[in-house]
Amino acid sequence: MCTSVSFNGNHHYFGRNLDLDYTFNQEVVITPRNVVFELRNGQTLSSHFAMIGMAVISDNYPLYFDATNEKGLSIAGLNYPKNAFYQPDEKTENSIASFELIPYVLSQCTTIDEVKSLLDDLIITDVAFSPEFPSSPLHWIIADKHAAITVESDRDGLHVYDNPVGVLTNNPPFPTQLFNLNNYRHLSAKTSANFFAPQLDLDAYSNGMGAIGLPGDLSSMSRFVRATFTKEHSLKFQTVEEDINQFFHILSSVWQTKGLCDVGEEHYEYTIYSSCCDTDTGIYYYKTYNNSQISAVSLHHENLDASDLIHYPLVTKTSIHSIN
Ligand SMILES: C[C@H](CCC(=O)NCCS(=O)(=O)O)[C@H]1CC[C@H]2[C@@H]3[C@H](O)C[C@@H]4C[C@H](O)CC[C@]4(C)[C@H]3C[C@H](O)[C@]12C
Repeated sequence: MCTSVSFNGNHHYFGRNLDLDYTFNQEVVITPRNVVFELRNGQTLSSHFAMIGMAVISDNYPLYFDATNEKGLSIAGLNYPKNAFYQPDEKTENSIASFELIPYVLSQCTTIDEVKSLLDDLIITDVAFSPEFPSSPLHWIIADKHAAITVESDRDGLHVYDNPVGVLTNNPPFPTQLFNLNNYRHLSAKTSANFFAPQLDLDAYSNGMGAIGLPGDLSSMSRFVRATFTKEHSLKFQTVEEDINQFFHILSSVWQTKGLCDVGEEHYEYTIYSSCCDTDTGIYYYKTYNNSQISAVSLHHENLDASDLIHYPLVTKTSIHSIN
């Protein structure tokens, strides 16, 4: 399971929880402008926008999980099993492999409107990156500071949906996730009056009773509701530091603790990392399961005209600030 969020505060922030029962050798990877992307359709992207995000590097290629470009556009791939359907390889100008979508979009677009035009007649193919990395069933959230969209490649073709909540989890398809929010329209951050039976003396015995019924489980539909509710009620703050902290709190509302999601054979899905990219500054913040301290890598501290990938292994060791 995974959850991704786009959030506006003093700046715009984009990030995700990566929830899985195993981990890749992912790192924070910066792709400078002159790293050449040889697309599987034969096209070459040689001079493009720089990007930063979480990726596995294989054969000198950044297989991004989520990333943001120097223009503040962001994208994350989330699991979409049994529904993602990619077309067979066509090698036409408008076809790209699923693993290419993130660099393809971020290398050339600055806004959601530009992304929509780029995706207009796009075909996503099931071409594998390599035998080690076959194509995986994903859907994507793409966001700038003004809007977000969800991109789903289903059996009946490519769908680009406006995403008014700026949240994405996993199955079912996005329109159903959005529709399901109707079932929770009565939830509130305030404790409501007694509409149940005003003639009965029903006591508001606790704060927080307005959100009774907010689903607390880890299923993707429940996480979608919980992350959206949390984001929608989130306060705005004075400083960027407070925003970043708040962003991680939003993600922690759907955080997965080891042991709670048994996927069989003594494997447990858990939140491997949470990220928050400040898309205004290009600083990628993250926490890992064992290290709750926020680490940061800055896009603009690097030579963005370089032609080689820059990568920083994750800081995963628990860090404790001892006081005495
Ligand atoms: C599995 C990851 C998503 C986590 C998630 O959504 N889990 C939910 C599980 S469930 O629905 O609730 O069952 C996704 C996110 C990004 C994916 C990776 C990126 O797309 C980059 C490459 C792409 C290659 O085609 C496959 C390997 C890969 C390295 C992908 C492996 C895997 O599919 C990742 C890591």
